[in-house]
Amino acid sequence: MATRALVRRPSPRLADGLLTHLDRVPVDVDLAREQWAGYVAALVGAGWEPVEVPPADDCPDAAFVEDTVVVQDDLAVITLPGAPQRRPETAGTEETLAGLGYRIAHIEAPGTLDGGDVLRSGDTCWVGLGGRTNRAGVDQLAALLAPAGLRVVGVPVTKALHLKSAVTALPDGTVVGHEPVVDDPATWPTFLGVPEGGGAHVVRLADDTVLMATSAPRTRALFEERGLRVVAVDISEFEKLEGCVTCLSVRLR
Ligand SMILES: NC(=O)NCCC[C@H](N)C(=O)O
Repeated sequence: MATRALVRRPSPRLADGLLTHLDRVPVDVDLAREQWAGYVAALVGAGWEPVEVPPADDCPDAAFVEDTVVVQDDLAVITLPGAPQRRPETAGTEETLAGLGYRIAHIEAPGTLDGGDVLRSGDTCWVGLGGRTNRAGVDQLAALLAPAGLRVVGVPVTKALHLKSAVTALPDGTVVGHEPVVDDPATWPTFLGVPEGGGAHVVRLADDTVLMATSAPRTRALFEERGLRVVAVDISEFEKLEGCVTCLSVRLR
């Protein structure tokens, strides 16, 4: 079976999305729709099968579907997003994954957690402790993922929205990040600094292939020098809302 991934089309209210570190600038929703279609096409081009979560047009940040769930094998941990305004987004994700036969668990108050704070590589799951995810949320996730043999480690995130706004992992496990927004690069056994903020986010399409944004050409060259094939997509309208390539999809089995 092809690799499946959850995606969710952008709300017409995308321009009203939450902002923490960026100033609000005009967003072209029509361009955002085209860019989202290009992103989905890149997943399809890699042999992935997109699974659309029903749109939530009244939720400005609905396209950032990664934040609503953490999927591990046949378990879907529905999150309790740290921003109350985003909590209505999780219902559609839960409905979709329950319909696909996933076991459903929930992060529950007082725990909060955004999927964008969860970085897995090997048997370790690093979870950002910052504006959206708290210690109770990390502890609940640790208990839920322990049966899968995953070690969950909380790491402070003070300079970026989510842990995966600051760092993600290459297929070989190397953690990449733009050091000005990484709290402690020594957290990871192998860390590679990249020259652009947009270069810190990769979606692993295959063992030798990553998807990244066109906003980080120098980082793309760095990855290609390391022997990686790079598929680059323009997600400028989503970057204006502090989004990145990892938050627009959730990889399933
Ligand atoms: N996983 C992610 O990086 N999600 C991006 C969420 C951006 C959205 N405007 C928010 O602030 O929640």
